[in-house]
Amino acid sequence: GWGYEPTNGPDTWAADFPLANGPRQSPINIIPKEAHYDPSLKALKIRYDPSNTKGILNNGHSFQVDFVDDTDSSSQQTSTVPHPVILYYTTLTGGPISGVYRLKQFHFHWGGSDNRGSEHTLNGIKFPCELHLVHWNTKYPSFGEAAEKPDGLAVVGVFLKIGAANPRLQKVLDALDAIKTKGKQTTFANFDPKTLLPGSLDYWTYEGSLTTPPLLESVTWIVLKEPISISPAQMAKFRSLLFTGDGEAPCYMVDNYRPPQPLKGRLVRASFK
Ligand SMILES: NS(=O)(=O)c1cccc(NC(=O)NCCCCO)c1
Ligand SMILES: [Zn+2]
Repeated sequence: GWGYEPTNGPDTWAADFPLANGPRQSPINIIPKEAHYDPSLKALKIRYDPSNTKGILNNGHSFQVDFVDDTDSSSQQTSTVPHPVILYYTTLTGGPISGVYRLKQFHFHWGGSDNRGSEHTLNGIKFPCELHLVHWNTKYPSFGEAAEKPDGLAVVGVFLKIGAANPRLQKVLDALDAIKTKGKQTTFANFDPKTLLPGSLDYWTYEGSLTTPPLLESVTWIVLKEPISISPAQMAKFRSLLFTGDGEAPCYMVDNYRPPQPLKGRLVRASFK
């Protein structure tokens, strides 16, 4: 299957996923001076409370923290005791999107060393890591359906830069020991992903795609201008995960990022001057 090694990495994906050379691929290099300030862009409204974290999973490409995003009773009702399903979803509204988008999961992309790892770049600069908060448009019945629609998904991207240890990441980092290999998952409760966001919600936005196969062109990207911090020791923890499963020759989970793709005439708008 696809991955990030020389034999199955981003340069090989077009063979199985022809969208790889499509008109609205992600990530891109963001050149702030070439972005257009759009005063009609609204402020992002991110409402994560009380967050229904479901679990944390090593999916063999990254690790992701999953949220309850569906209403079907089987996933919420305990098998024996039915109870009223009162669910608050974690939602994204405002910004460049219309309607309500529901958080499904967040995950990261990172490098084997601090000079690379992010998917989006700023004036050609790579950050060591990038966080993606993945939301789907609730006008569609599910994430899978939404992922096939041009306005189906909205992903908030946050750059991470090397600095002081980020206490907000600690709970995520402490769970990584339990999901070292591909396919491992563990419970992860009551995590408010809003705590991972920087002080400013200023952003750039453009129409793009998933950055991994199937590379579907269904993402409104919202990339925050302000990075959050991560320390070298915390970065080392990310790099201790494995792409490989139990019993396979171990391969460290590093450099799980796709490089920037051609803009092909797209406009990048800024929510700030
Ligand atoms: N990296 S990203 O564009 O934010 C993104 C967001 C949501 C889904 C995906 N990619 C996928 O779900 N790919 C399907 C298989 C991935 C392994 O579980 C990528
Ligand atoms: Zn991603």
